[in-house]
Amino acid sequence: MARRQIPVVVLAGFLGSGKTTLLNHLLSSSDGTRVGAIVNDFGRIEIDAMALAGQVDSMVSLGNGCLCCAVDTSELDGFLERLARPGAGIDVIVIEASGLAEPQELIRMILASDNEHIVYGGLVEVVDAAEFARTRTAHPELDRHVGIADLVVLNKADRVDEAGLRATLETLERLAPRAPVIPAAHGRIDAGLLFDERPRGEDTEPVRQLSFEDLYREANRERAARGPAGRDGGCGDGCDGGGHLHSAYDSVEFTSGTPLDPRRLMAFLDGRPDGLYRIKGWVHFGADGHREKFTLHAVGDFLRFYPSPWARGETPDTQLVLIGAGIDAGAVRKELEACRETEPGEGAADETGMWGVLRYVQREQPGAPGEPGRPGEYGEPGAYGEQGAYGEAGGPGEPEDAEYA
Ligand SMILES: Nc1nc2c(ncn2[C@@H]2O[C@H](COP(=O)(O)OP(=O)(O)OP(=O)(O)O)[C@@H](O)[C@H]2O)c(=O)[nH]1
Repeated sequence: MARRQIPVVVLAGFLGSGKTTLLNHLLSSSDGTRVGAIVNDFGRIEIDAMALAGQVDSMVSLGNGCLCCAVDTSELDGFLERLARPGAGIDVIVIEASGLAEPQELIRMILASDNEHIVYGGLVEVVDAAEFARTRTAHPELDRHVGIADLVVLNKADRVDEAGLRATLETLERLAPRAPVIPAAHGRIDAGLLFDERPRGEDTEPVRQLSFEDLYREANRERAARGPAGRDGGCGDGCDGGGHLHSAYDSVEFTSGTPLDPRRLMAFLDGRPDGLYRIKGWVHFGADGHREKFTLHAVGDFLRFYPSPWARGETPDTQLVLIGAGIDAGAVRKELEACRETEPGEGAADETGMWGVLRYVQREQPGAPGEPGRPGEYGEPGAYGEQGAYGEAGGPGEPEDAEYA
């Protein structure tokens, strides 16, 4: 009997929209389905891959740069081959694209694969309900990404009011008239939407899958629209990423074995430049009583620390990836270097320095490994201590309704 082909689902969405959170939720709620993941981190430090480690049945990680610009597609082919080999027993492969990838290029690469054990399984586009209007203005190409999706997840529904949610929902339905648009919080969608039957809209028309012809026509249309002076964003033939989202972005990686001074780090975070849209990784503070691993996420104005114990054998350190447009990478790195404790035990002597950090602490990171999914809930999860959320980060400056530990 012929072997069933393994669907390869592309999980895309702008920086910080919640792709890893959604993937983690799927992994913890897809009983019995064996998921293979290909994770494409933008920075050299593979934060996403580490966030998924231990959850997934099989994972390969493609760090440092967008997969969509791989000139040599054989690397992806090699990974697909590995995950799709009969012995691996994988039912579905999910490629988590970097937050700056061109999903269309990834789809093209999957369709071009001559691996007979796999089949393109559709594009899931994750949209950040709180940031979409702003990012769409800065990056109109996001409309096109939504337009080619088979399923749109309107994530972070808990971060906007009902009217805001409805307005974004209507925009997305207009941009993707034939794809279901599902509001969600913390990526909690039904795994069956991706892994089993394909989702269908109100009508009986099957969900559209892009064919090679569609992609070819679309690429030609875009090329024509750009005109002779426009840069060709197509990949695979010596592409330099021109015209792609990520061509406008820089990433900075920062690691430190020396603990960071909480006051200096908060001064940096509170004053972070507007273009610095995404920060992820973890921080080691030397302050007494706060020596845990502080996982850090910033997405636009949003800022959170999620403390957890260091894993057995893990050496406490700081590893951060910072991604932004129009940022001075050298200056950002210098500012971070200045956040290192200069004297041993400095933080321990001044525990009050942690107060600034604690304003942004949330005890549990929903969707993180070990955190069970709770489908259908939009509410803000339990926060630091007993008292609910520690205030939404209002970006640089003081967060609204800040509370102190
Ligand atoms: N309030 C809220 N926060 C969310 C939700 N989904 C994700 N987050 C938080 O948003 C931040 C970014 O989530 P990730 O899942 O890492 O986003 P991502 O798309 O994988 O990020 P990149 O890979 O950098 O593009 C984390 O702090 C998440 O905990 C949600 O629905 N509501």
